[in-house]
Amino acid sequence: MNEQFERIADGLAENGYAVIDQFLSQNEVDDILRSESFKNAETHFQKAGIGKNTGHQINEAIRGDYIQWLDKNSAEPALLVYLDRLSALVAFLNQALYLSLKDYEVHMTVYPTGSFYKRHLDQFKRDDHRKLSVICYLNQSWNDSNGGELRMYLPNEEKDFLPLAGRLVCFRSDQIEHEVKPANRERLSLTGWILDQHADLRHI
Ligand SMILES: O=C(O)CCC(=O)C(=O)O
Ligand SMILES: [Fe+2]
Repeated sequence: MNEQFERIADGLAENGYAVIDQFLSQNEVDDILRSESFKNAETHFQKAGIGKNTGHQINEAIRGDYIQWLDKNSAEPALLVYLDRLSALVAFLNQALYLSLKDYEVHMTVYPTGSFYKRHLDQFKRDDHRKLSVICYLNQSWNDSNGGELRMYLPNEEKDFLPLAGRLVCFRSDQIEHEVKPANRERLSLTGWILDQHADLRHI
């Protein structure tokens, strides 16, 4: 585990991003997919919006995903496994990179077939507390022909990553523009941000 955390810290320090396979094991992904929380995701999750608070709006032309925020106090065990690992990652990054990250927020995400999220930056203009974006994918037997890549716009190149089960992508929320390409099947993930403030202060 520590070796994965080290690779994340190194990637962030050197390139502003890191991609780690098997951050969640096959069994851990299976347990999450079987959880009550993920049942009927497409019908139970809410349409995701863009912007924050009063600037919040729904815009199909920009993003087409459905989300449900996770609450650490009531999350099912399968999801707590992931949240606890993120807590350990936060502690590790603070030590390794001398950061003062405080907390994280995570939502479960489903992109229905054909939906996408156009090129954007995750940090809000009026709220710069999102420091690192962390996404873990939950899609078994995904291959090139399914599409749904995360495309990162790096200074000198563009890089595409498939949303493979167990893969974690972590990048600087203030620097790396990215987009989600449409897929020909439903695309599931856990999408989160590591914050420099406590998550429970964010909506008051
Ligand atoms: O699912 C992904 O690959 C990226 C999602 C994303 O960019 C976001 O929710 O802000
Ligand atoms: Fe994003």
